[in-house]
Amino acid sequence: MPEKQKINILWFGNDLRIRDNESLFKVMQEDLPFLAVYIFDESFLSSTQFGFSKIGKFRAKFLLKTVLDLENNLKHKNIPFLKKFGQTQDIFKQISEHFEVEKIFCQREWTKEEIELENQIKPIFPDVKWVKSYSQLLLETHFVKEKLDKIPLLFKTFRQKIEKDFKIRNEFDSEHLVYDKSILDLRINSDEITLQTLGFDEFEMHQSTAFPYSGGEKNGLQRMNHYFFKTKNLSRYKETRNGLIDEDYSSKFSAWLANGSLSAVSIFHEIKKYEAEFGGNESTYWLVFELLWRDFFKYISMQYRNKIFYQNGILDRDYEFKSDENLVNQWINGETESDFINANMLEIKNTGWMSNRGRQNVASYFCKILRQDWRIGAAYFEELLIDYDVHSNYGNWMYLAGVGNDPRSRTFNAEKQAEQYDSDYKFRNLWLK
Ligand SMILES: Cc1cc2nc3c(=O)[nH]c(=O)nc-3n(C[C@H](O)[C@H](O)[C@H](O)COP(=O)(O)OP(=O)(O)OC[C@H]3O[C@@H](n4cnc5c(N)ncnc54)[C@H](O)[C@@H]3O)c2cc1C
Repeated sequence: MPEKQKINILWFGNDLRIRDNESLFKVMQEDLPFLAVYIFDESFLSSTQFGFSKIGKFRAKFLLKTVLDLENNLKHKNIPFLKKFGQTQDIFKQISEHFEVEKIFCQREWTKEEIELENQIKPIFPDVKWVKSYSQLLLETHFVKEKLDKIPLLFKTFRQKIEKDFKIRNEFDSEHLVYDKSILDLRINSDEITLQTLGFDEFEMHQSTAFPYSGGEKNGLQRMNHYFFKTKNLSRYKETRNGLIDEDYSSKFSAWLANGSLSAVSIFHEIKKYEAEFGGNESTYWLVFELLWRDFFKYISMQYRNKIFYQNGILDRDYEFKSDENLVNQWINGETESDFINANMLEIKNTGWMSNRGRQNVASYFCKILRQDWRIGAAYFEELLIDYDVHSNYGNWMYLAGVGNDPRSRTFNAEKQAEQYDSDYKFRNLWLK
């Protein structure tokens, strides 16, 4: 039997970019050639414990475009790329039949399903060295550990400690490295993957969506350039971020951040460039402040692990939740007693998008007024949101349910919120017509 070629693997997950990609940077430094792999795992098509899908059509479409863009970028660099649909362990088994794999480079994950997936692969490569990077974070873990023994319950404490001698790493220059190695005989073909493969029909985006974008690093970088340098909307961010209609009230970076086609570190450095050119103000600071919220929820889930999925949350707080299918369906279909809640729920149902103001209100209403199990609402968001991110979604839901990082457990008053943020009924008229 001919000897198998020795290679490394670059296993893409939620780090679907070539700019500031630590794993790509590191695998490029190796002597061995490498194979880049992305797998649409079949478990995508299964349901969560509350009967919702793990991924809905909006995020699926965004993800397909993202992977296509990555494929093009890798092609330009002559990096061999395998795009597959199936069970991750089967595909890795196939690779192991053809190659001797020395190292696997990937993003570090710490949530339940991602760890389970990794554990299925480990027996296939018992001798492989895993090289993992925390590339989803803005703050480096050693910097956070220096500042804090433990992640505090309150964001305010976290932020204040972090902001003293605030340091963010430089970007990894993965984008400009030249690749000059080759895989001799790949013998495994990529799959043609469409929305149908993932179980959905083709569809057009809703004309009133506030998020009319396609996936992919190129589009994410374009959006950043538009929001910062072309329109200077960044200088107005703090005043506009509670908006409900149209594209520019907030950055809309979340979907690219969630699947890693934009890096939080790159965004940070672009903000600094912008401030150097046009001056900083409360708004430019506030976008960094929001990126810190994102990191905060990631560090919270790192500390509390599976507790972020428990009904009593990280506070272990006993909470009486009901589970009434009719009430849940009324909430989903925009048929509650509040027109503001209904408009927001119709927005997400039709577009996969909802503003931060909307998300806070509908989640609070679900937990505190309808008194339903917050995990049902979180699972619905998991299916629908284009920008679903496990840490931000479960962190924010726990927060609003009163079992997470807001021990005061406040309730939003939807009527007052509607008066304040939609006094002219524009938003409600858009979705309730
Ligand atoms: C119930 C609920 C569920 C949510 N689920 C998600 C989710 O699955 N994925 C997700 O990315 N965000 C989630 N968020 C946070 C927030 O609503 C979105 O990040 C934000 O609306 C995205 O719009 P943007 O990119 O224009 O945000 P901007 O206002 O422009 O903020 C810039 C970035 O900061 C981060 N950010 C802002 N607010 C928050 C926040 N409250 N928590 C964590 N990060 C934040 C995001 O990465 C965002 O892209 C949720 C909020 C609530 C209340």
